[in-house]
Amino acid sequence: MTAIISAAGVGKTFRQLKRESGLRGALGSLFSRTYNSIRAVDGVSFVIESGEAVGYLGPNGAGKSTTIKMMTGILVPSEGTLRVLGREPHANRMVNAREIGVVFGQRSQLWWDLPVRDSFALNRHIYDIPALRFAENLRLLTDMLDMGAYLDRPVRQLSLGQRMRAEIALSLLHDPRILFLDEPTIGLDVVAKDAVRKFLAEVNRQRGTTIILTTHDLVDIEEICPRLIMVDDGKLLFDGELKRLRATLGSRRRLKLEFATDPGPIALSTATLALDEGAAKYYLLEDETTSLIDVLNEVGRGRSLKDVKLEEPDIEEVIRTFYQNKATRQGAVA
Ligand SMILES: Nc1ncnc2c1ncn2[C@@H]1O[C@H](COP(=O)(O)OP(=O)(O)OP(=O)(O)O)[C@@H](O)[C@H]1O
Repeated sequence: MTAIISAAGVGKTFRQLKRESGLRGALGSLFSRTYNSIRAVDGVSFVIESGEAVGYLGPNGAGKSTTIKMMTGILVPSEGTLRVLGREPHANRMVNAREIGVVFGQRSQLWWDLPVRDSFALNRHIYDIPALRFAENLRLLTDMLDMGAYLDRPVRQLSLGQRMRAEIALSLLHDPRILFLDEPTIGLDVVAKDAVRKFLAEVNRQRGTTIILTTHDLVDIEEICPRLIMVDDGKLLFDGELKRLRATLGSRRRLKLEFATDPGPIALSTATLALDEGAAKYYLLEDETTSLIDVLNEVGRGRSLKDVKLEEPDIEEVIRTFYQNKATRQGAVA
């Protein structure tokens, strides 16, 4: 694998004109201008390999969109070194545009009054996509995203879920090597979210397209991105696999043992009893390395065990613990 994106100490500071309220303030700002500095991104460093799917997660105002905008060349970093496909994104916007796809959940790139098909055709000319390649991609994407029924309808008539699928298709028509998505599932209902997630995971797996997405929705990360970058206040807090985050925080897997009849109390060394409902008993596995077989061996045969269910810790709980537990932050950064 090769690095497709690298960020070394990248920062972005916005300058915002400071205005006093009232007439005096308005008059004052005519003569002397003072500015507030907003440190949106604060020295982040990471390397993303070709073919990865990485989720950028953080609370409101954490610096996620600003980082995406720097990687796509819309914004210029105030400091640090940023390389996308070996180039400085803002200095090579035109060249880069041919190799990246961008989807902003909050902003449409489709032509509002034109049928979806026409926006696609316009992109074919903008990106100079060979006719055969375009026809093949259009057919594939229409199929995978189930867009056949609305390709000829104007964008303004589409539901949000339909529009988002069309936005994603538009961004992939020119076979970009990297797809950036800023909140791709925002505002979608459960069914539409599911369709978008499955599609993105497939594009990453089948086409090897590198995917970078920002989200507030933890299920997006769980279903699309094995790797997670967490930010807050512009700073990188965690970079690694979700599995490792769970292990770092010691979140425990939950095991449910269901017996045909109540076998009485069962104490185990491999798991801690959390709840005893007689025939159903719930345990917490303390150790990441404990396997289900270890536990079942300890439970022993002949106890009329009917069903076994092992649940991974809830991702929401893992992230909540992370943000609450500020003391572990520094140690968690790779
Ligand atoms: N053009 C701008 N001018 C001034 N400040 C800005 C600008 N764009 C973003 N900011 C500020 O930079 C900080 C980071 O914003 P950013 O949009 O990157 O956050 P985010 O993590 O994407 O948030 P959200 O989840 O709410 O979209 C915020 O404090 C925001 O107000």
